[in-house]
Amino acid sequence: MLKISVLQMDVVYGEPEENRKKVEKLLKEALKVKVKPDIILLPEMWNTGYALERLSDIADREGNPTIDWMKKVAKENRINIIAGSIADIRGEGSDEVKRVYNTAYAINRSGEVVARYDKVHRFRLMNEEKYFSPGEKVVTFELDGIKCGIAICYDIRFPEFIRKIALLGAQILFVPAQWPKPREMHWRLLNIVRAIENQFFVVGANRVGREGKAEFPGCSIVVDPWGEVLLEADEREGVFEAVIDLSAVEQVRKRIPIFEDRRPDVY
Ligand SMILES: NC(=O)CCC(=O)C(=O)O
Repeated sequence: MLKISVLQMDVVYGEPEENRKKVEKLLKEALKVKVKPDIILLPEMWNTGYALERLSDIADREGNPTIDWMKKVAKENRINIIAGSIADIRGEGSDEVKRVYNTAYAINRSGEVVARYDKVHRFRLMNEEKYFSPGEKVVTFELDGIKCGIAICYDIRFPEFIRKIALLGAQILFVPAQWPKPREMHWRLLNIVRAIENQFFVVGANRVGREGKAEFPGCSIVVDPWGEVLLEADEREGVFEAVIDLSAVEQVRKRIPIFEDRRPDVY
């Protein structure tokens, strides 16, 4: 059994320090329980929001200061953390050699960074292609010996990308997101369908609140490999927990062996 806690939060636009305080509070809440979570997941761009024009001032650099802080929290509390995603600047010098990515980091219980995933599909409706460089790699990693994968928000719309993560052996897919309310139905269905078609767990963390005209519904979600929704959050800020039984992955794959029956030679 594995306990997963999703930190569903509002994001203060362009204020990393404020957002960090918010996460500190939510982490305290997530950790004060009798049975600590095994894995904590945060939403997409949780420390800056989409203050894209100010990223050169407020984004992290090579993951910091966020990642050093998260490493400390992970190690002190012996928990795994998928640190949502953050805007991450890499490289030195002029703008031509500097790159900004929308990046998710995974940190294990020993405080080691075990994965860095740069969002592959940039979402034009939120101007991501103007400000971010695209990631070029599918990333999987292990937490407590469990193979996991990450897709950031819009990435969940690309079944062939998610299938690749499944084919690399992932048993849990983590989806940090800033998914607006007008497409709430897509968010729910895509998380469920990706779980069913890949027969793995999907854990999605969405933000709440407003940014300009955009409204975010929360509705963070945990879906099992049969497509059952184990957790569906409402629109509140808070910690939402689910306990998952990983043996479900094998059970469902035995019951309907899609990975044996698929025909990549035809399609
Ligand atoms: N931040 C995002 O990638 C948003 C994706 C989204 O809203 C969608 O409909 O896709």
